[in-house]
Amino acid sequence: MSAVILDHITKTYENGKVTAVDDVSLEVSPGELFGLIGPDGAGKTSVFRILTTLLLPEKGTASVLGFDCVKNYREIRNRVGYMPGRFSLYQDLTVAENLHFFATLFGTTIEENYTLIKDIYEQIKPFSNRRAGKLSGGMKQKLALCCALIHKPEVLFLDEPTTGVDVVSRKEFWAMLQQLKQQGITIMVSTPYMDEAVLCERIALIQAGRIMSVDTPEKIIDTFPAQLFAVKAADIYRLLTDLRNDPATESCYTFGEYLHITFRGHPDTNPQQLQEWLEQRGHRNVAVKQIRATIEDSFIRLMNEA
Ligand SMILES: Nc1ncnc2c1ncn2[C@@H]1O[C@H](COP(=O)(O)OP(=O)(O)OP(=O)(O)O)[C@@H](O)[C@H]1O
Repeated sequence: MSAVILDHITKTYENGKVTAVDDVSLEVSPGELFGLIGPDGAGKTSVFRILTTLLLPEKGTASVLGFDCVKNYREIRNRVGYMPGRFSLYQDLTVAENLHFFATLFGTTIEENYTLIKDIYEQIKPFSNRRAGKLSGGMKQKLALCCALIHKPEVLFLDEPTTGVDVVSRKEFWAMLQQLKQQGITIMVSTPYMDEAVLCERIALIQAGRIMSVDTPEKIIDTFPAQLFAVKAADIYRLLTDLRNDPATESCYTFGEYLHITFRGHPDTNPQQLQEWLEQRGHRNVAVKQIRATIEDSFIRLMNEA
């Protein structure tokens, strides 16, 4: 049995004017680390709120651990942990008080489930008397994770847990998720950061409420159907304009200091040819390399196709 099932779920706001989730179906296996990857406004929070029984869908059905998200909401609430995207802690309570509060809410104690949060909590324990509102972003995130885990949930929903957190804390956070996975907890996590997608076992790419692809990150990258080149030159803006205006160009977008480009109907373009062609057009300091697509390239391609 799948741990999480979304079956043709649709959710709209403002009397149907805004479609936040559009006929979404997917399943998450028990013990899986599953990522919902998409930009702001893609519908990630709405999906999480439906699964955590805080929002009713208009169409479709959803279940967690076999319990229906509408009819069996009580069973679900006791069995899942939810870390919402926005700050979920009580700012005026200390670290220890927040944790104690969430434990009490679920009729448990910190001591009872301490082994589960120990590795994470030890990192913030020196600040246990500090008010949550005075913690750094990374520390708030660790405390929020402890609070979401204190009742030993079987499924953990983490909505953009690393948004606004520094790079080091983001890395540490993903290491913590891998450890929690080892303990058998099913984890569904959302993120707008494409580089985090590869840290999940499977991902769903979501845009404008629609799922564009569900698979392992590797398989999604492997299905990128075209040769992809990274190109740069002294005048990157002119390079972008020239390439976008060329009828042979299928797609061209900036990617760090490079442009990523694919061509129509040129299955065997080689980097040398491309470099010469650009130099003939007056570009200087041209560098061209053929590259393997990233999840971000796959996302952009699927989005353009949609
Ligand atoms: N209460 C609401 N009323 C009206 N529109 C809403 C409401 N909540 C969300 N939306 C809209 O629904 C769409 C999906 O929002 P949602 O918050 O689910 O996406 P998200 O991927 O989590 O993005 P974000 O990270 O920005 O929250 C967006 O267009 C958003 O503006």
